[in-house]
Amino acid sequence: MLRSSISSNESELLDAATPRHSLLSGRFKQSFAYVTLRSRMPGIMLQVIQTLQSKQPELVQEYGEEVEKDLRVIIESVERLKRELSRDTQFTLFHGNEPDKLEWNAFLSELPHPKRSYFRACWMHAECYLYRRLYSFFENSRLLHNFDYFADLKQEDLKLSGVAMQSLAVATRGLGKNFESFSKLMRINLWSNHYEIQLSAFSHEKLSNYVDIDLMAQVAGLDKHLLINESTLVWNCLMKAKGQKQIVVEYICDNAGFEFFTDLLLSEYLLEHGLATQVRMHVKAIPWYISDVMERDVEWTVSFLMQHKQPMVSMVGHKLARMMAEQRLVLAPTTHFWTGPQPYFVMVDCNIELYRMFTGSQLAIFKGDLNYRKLLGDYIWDSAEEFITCLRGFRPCNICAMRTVKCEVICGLPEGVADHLLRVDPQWMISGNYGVIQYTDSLKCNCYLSSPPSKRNS
Ligand SMILES: O=P(O)(O)OC[C@H]1O[C@](O)(CO)[C@@H](O)[C@@H]1O
Repeated sequence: MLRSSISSNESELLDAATPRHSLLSGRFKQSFAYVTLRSRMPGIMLQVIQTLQSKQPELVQEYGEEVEKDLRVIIESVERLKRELSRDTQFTLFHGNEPDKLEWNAFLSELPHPKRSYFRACWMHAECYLYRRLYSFFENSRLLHNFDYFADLKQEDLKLSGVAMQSLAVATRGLGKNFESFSKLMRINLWSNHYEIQLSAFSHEKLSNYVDIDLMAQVAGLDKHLLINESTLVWNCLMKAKGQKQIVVEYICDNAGFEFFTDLLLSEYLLEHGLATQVRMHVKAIPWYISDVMERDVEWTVSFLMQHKQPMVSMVGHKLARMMAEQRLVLAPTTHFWTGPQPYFVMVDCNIELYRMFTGSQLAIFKGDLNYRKLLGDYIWDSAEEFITCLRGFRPCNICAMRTVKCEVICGLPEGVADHLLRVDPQWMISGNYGVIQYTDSLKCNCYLSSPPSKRNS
């Protein structure tokens, strides 16, 4: 079905890898974007349908039989969306109760016509649009407008990570305020982005013997695959703020589950050692890319940790809850900016409040591959291009990006490294086996923030 429907347009897709200096797109049939749109996304939609079917009895119990009608309509809508994707139809506008529909519709309407369908659009636009459409079916239902169809997967990931959490909880107690400990924690945190949900291939048995952070960092085995490690610059940036009354770190989260646990440990470390006076976590407003953290996942995680049978894990949970009660670890106000289709360099124009919030902070840590794609605009830069250039002016504060490499977007590598990797490990850009920790200083001057937009463009 998919084959024949795509093949009607197939002649317009190119049997090529994504060329340099272009946006990622399903148009390039040898790209990971194509594979994702052709088979991974339909698989995810099928998984949503199966989740709904298997949860039906539970939902009927909770909402009564009326929910069956919602379920029928939603399942039909997901199936329709799947067909639209396979036929590479044009994106349609949002017409329901979506709180961000104006922004989305403005964005969609401004897309050039040839770039307004799934396989022709920039991959980031098409993928974000699919996740956004999925949730709109629930938002517009009668009873399921708050339903998170990915919640079980996220919770399962944490439940399965008991041994790793226990080891990490022990290994991170009593860490000193020094670069070595900070850097190890950063690397463990980066590694957790590799082993997110569905990639949890790492061996818990191995970890169970290691309650020492040095060994854990080695188990992570990332060092040999850490292509760029600018954690010294991140450390220096935090050191520079020493003595300031307020040191805010913005933490733009990625996945829930075990990855989020390591985010919390890093936040705890920053707060405990006065490297930050406040860590502000930015989470997603709607179910996103399967495993992304939402506000309710934060609440669920902290309470899960508190009730954990391993005393050390439970102690960490209580400590985090205290930090939250003291407003040292806080959630940023919900915004749909993170679940929009836009690259981050447009933040100053589309969400000035958020941009202003960042300008008052010492550091923003962007976690994960999708955040990286949005920082770089889902664009194939020269692999040796400087990080600062690729941000295209998005420097409201000092910025750190930490991700394992899961798509063809990268920058800041020494000349020749990307070519070498391609020769020795052709899958290196999508395997998640390689990682980067990159950093750049903020723009020194934010004076243009106070001038009207027309002046900014002139
Ligand atoms: O959770 P992360 O690290 O943002 O990864 C999500 C990424 O993974 C992918 O599914 C590619 O594997 C992309 O869609 C996206 O960039």
